[in-house]
Amino acid sequence: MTFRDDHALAAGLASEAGERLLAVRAREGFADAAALRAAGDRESHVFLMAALARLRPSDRVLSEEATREERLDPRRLEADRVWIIDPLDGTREFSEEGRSDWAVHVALWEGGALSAGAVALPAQGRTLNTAEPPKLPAYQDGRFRIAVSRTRPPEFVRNLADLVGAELVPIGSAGAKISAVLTGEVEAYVHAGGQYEWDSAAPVAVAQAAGAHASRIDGAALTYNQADPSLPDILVSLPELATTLLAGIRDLHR
Ligand SMILES: Nc1ncnc2c1ncn2[C@@H]1O[C@H](COP(=O)(O)O)[C@@H](OP(=O)(O)O)[C@H]1O
Ligand SMILES: [Mg+2]
Repeated sequence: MTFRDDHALAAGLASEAGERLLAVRAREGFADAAALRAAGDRESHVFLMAALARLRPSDRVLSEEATREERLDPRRLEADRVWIIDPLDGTREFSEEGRSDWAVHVALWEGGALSAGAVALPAQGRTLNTAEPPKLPAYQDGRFRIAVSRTRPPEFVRNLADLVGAELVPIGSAGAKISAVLTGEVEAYVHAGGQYEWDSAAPVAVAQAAGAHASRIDGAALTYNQADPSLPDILVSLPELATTLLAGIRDLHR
């Protein structure tokens, strides 16, 4: 693979890692979920690190699957270009037979902002990316679904749904949930209580390129390539719903 364009590179790498993850699933089977999760994390991480080292040797990489020392390496804080990757987001769902809500995240952070990204959804047969951002669905009055974590939904989200008249849709993987906003399966994604830069960087790059709203739940900007990669809460929605959701969240936290 040779890619001069960062958008195409992100899409190509996420898709290729996704193909490899489908092969890992086929090879390992689902009997030992922990072994399948470990094999998936490792294979995708090793592939992406080797590809980025070969194709973008001057760039830094922040990966969920790197060692703690690698993640804390201060050289990325002085770098102009940092790839922020989650080799397998929705690891739990990856190890459950029949589920397609897991993803590969590849994002590029450049000089203070996300500049390119791709989210592969291998079991859905698609890769959303900034090379050709998805066309946001038109907002239809009265249709309001909020995607939440299957296993760790924020405490306030039930009350938020009641307040704004929305239905909750549990989906695994931050990438799969943000993709669901961009493809019209839900209208918003709300999370709080813990998450890291790699969980949201790539899907947020695509969401921003598509014109969706993406922020912290208090409306502040999402910032990446920070010394501490914790980024514990996020709101992504169709732009028409952002004001309502931010006001609702504010009211519930008063
Ligand atoms: N409270 C929390 N603390 C830390 N990470 C969290 C979290 N809630 C969700 N995440 C991470 O966000 C991703 C999406 O989670 P969920 O499917 O529950 O919405 C998962 O990434 P990984 O699968 O890469 O570990 C998960 O680990
Ligand atoms: Mg993740």
